[in-house]
Amino acid sequence: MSETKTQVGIVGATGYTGVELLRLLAHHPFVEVRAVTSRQEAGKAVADYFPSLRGAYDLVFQAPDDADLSQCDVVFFATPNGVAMKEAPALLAQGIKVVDLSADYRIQDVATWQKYYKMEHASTDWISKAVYGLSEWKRDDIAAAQLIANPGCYPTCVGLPLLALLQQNSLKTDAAIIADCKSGVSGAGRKAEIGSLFSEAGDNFKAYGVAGHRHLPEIRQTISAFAPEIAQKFTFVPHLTPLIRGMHATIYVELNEGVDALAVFQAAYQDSAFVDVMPHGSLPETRSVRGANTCRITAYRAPETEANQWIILSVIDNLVKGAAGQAVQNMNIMLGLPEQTALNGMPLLP
Ligand SMILES: NC(=O)C1=CN([C@@H]2O[C@H](COP(=O)(O)OP(=O)(O)OC[C@H]3O[C@@H](n4cnc5c(N)ncnc54)[C@H](OP(=O)(O)O)[C@@H]3O)[C@@H](O)[C@H]2O)C=CC1
Ligand SMILES: CC(=O)N[C@@H](CCC(=O)OP(=O)(O)O)C(=O)O
Repeated sequence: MSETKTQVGIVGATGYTGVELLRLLAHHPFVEVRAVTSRQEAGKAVADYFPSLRGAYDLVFQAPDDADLSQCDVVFFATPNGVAMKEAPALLAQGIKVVDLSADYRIQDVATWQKYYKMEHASTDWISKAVYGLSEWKRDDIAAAQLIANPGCYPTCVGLPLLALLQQNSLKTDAAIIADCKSGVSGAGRKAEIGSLFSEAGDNFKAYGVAGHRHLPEIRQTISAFAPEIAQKFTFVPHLTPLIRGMHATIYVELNEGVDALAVFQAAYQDSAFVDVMPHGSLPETRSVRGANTCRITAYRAPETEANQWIILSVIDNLVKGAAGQAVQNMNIMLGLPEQTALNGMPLLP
């Protein structure tokens, strides 16, 4: 074991975002994964459990209480909501940096969090210290943070284009903002659930969370940071598609007179390696980002409308830019490393 490398732990390493962290970190030149937890697979070798990682790791899953997390410099929580809020504070008290992929520290208003997550928050004092890690918009805060609240997948896919428009005051304040979003089934995690069965989710398409998805207050909070008066104008409907990975957002907005959404995106993201603004007439596809830490966006002026209405298209891989990739990007920024370290893998086609 090299002492010069940053020592990393992953709590919940058998889940979809956990194994994605392992895949991405396998070739990280400045990081060594030292501890991986699973309650159900404790004692099993990573390489036996995930043959895709054979040759990359000589590690065994441990029960969270037995794992060497105190010896780590950075710990990722790739666990269901409600775990990090109980387990992270002890690590934070030891000075360890934490990147939480769950929603435990994303919402600043505790009452709103408790309403949407239907549980009592166990470490409210850490909420205000957490930095919401939409990487492209918080680089300085992330660099100085000890605790990162890694954004949800829909809030990343929708937030990246919207924030560019918000920063430029481009959105009309009296118009609705509507995000029509689709996710692959891996967004629901690896736990056994009837809705995720092949014969339920395959060859099927449906909306869900229409009455109020957990990501609604998260996206509204992002909007509020720039324009509280229009946060309540935002609504979104997620849909489940028979994809494994991938997320697509179609966002309908009305912009102030004369604003060109594509020009705003190009200016906002010209120096961001992971946001690709595609030229006019392009159609971002989920498979063009599969396995990559990239968000591809473009915009169309809505045809034959009088007002300055625009249709924005945004795609990510929910497990990469929507979760583990952005988490590694945030870790790189926290550690003062080049943001792209270990994240330059190309998308998988077909
Ligand atoms: N899937 C996605 O696309 C995205 C997921 N997220 C968020 O990331 C987090 C992880 O998601 P995902 O990987 O999909 O989830 P999974 O259900 O696939 O994996 C959860 C992991 O956590 C472990 N775990 C479960 N309960 C506990 C517990 N009480 N204490 C310690 N470990 C536990 C599980 O292993 P074991 O039970 O063996 O301990 C497993 O390794 C979630 O909060 C999710 O909302 C965020 C963005 C996108
Ligand atoms: C397809 C699917 O079920 N997707 C998940 C999104 C997962 C996620 O990012 O949720 P957290 O905010 O809890 O981390 C969902 O809609 O609940």
